[in-house]
Amino acid sequence: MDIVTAQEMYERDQAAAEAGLAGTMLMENAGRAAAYDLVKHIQKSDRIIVWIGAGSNGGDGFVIARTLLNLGYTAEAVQVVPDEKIKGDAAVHKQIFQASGHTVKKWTDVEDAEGYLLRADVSIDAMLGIGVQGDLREPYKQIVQHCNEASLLRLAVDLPTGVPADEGVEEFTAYKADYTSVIEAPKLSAFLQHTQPWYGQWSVVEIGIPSQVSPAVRRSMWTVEDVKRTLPSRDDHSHKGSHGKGLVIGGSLLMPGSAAMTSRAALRSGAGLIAIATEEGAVPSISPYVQEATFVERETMELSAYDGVAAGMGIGRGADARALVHHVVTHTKGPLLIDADGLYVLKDFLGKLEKREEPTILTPHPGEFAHLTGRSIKDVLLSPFSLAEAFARRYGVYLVLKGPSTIITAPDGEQRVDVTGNSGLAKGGSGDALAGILLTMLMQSESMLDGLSSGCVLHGHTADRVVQQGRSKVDLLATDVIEGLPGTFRTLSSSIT
Ligand SMILES: NC(=O)C1=CN([C@@H]2O[C@H](COP(=O)(O)OP(=O)(O)OC[C@H]3O[C@@H](n4cnc5c(N)ncnc54)[C@H](O)[C@@H]3O)[C@@H](O)[C@H]2O)[C@H](O)CC1
Ligand SMILES: [K+]
Repeated sequence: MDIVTAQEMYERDQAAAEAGLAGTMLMENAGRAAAYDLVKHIQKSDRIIVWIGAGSNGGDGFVIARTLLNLGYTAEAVQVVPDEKIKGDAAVHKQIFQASGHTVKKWTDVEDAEGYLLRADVSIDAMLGIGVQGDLREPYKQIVQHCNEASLLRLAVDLPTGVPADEGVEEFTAYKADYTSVIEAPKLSAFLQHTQPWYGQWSVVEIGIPSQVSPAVRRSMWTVEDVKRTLPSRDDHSHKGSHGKGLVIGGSLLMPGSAAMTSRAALRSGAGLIAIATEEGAVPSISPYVQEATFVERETMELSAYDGVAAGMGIGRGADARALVHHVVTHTKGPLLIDADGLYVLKDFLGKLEKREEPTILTPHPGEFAHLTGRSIKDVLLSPFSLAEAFARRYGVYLVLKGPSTIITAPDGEQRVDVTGNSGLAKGGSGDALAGILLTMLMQSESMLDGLSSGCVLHGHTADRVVQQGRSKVDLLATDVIEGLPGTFRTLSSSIT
């Protein structure tokens, strides 16, 4: 499913119009689809207010109110702006609403706003959508405040009023939705840390724009269904060499667990062979946890003898670590993933990445990405899509920017978003497990972007499954996720079991 900016959504609208789907038709489709989606949250006995703003979001509101009344719900349409502001397609649907025998109520006629809201059970926000610019003006601001304070169910259409569609906007006042029915495609703000909570739960309603006419968007969600569709199958005649021979360069005397978890996660994800290059003193701690792995010495390791290399977890941030990562970056011929401490020391010679011919994969969390880019974490969280794209293009790398919505970016700027996983993953060790899964995926997948996206979903989906099956978000450990992988593979495809 595509993820769009406001501009891309308008272009899609325009393309539909050129194909003959007039704006009023799209509005009818949007309003009806949203109404049928929203009623899943509404009881027949509920008293509903539909708030209607000046633009096309308000136009959707007239269709929603008419549909709800047709279905026998008790709904009032409250227009929050003067009549002359209702124009174009929205005016057509206001006309149809009135011609259907319904009355449009005006916010200016509402006396005792608090008492009015107290008598309602459900509020449907069709005030503003992707057209919002800057902070809310009146009367939107006071209506939003009243609604946010009232104890009613807050539903929204497309976006909660006031939430910007795009990234980069820090300050705004917005309607705090419990649930949002998103029109046609999710907007960037549905995935950002500072805007996503305003949506509440959300899902997307399809409004009839033919995909053939939609301008291509190089940004989409990657889900369990996509993993099922693309996961490499395991050939009955395969041998250990067929599934990838990987090298994990990580761990140290004080941080042996990182390399252990990366290696075990790689093997649990189906890697054929895993070798570990670690500090000699760490071997006795690592080997009991991952008996299938072999060990090689860092001084003599053959960097080009592997189908994939993952480096950086638990190596520390000192001069030795820096020299190690420099050596790895300049001598590894095949695909190379760098994580954790490796990213920290990489900062000094980022330019070397441009010279690599085989894929480089960096897997930072926002703090590590801020360090790599010299930006603040706040900037990264405000504009992760554009910063990730610019970085991936500049250094020619695949970037896996981790978070509640993980953004995977290819060197050509194409992006995927994985929303699986839960707060139980916000713990030491999660990144190590993910790096191991990704190491296997990058060795086995025909498309690097598909493989990395699937690796992220495998990790998050497994955490979700494990939490559903008895662990809680409080006690979930990275090792639980690694041991949950077999269950995930079992449920994904009969050809895998
Ligand atoms: N395919 C589609 O995209 C469809 C979308 N639909 C719905 O239409 C809206 C987008 O409509 P648009 O008229 O462009 O924008 P809005 O309704 O969000 O609002 C424009 C309106 O708001 C005023 N305004 C802007 N900023 C502010 C502010 N800070 N304070 C107060 N007022 C503000 C501006 O002056 C305009 O008057 C989309 O979200 C969908 O819900 C179609 O119905 C179906 C097809
Ligand atoms: K809205």
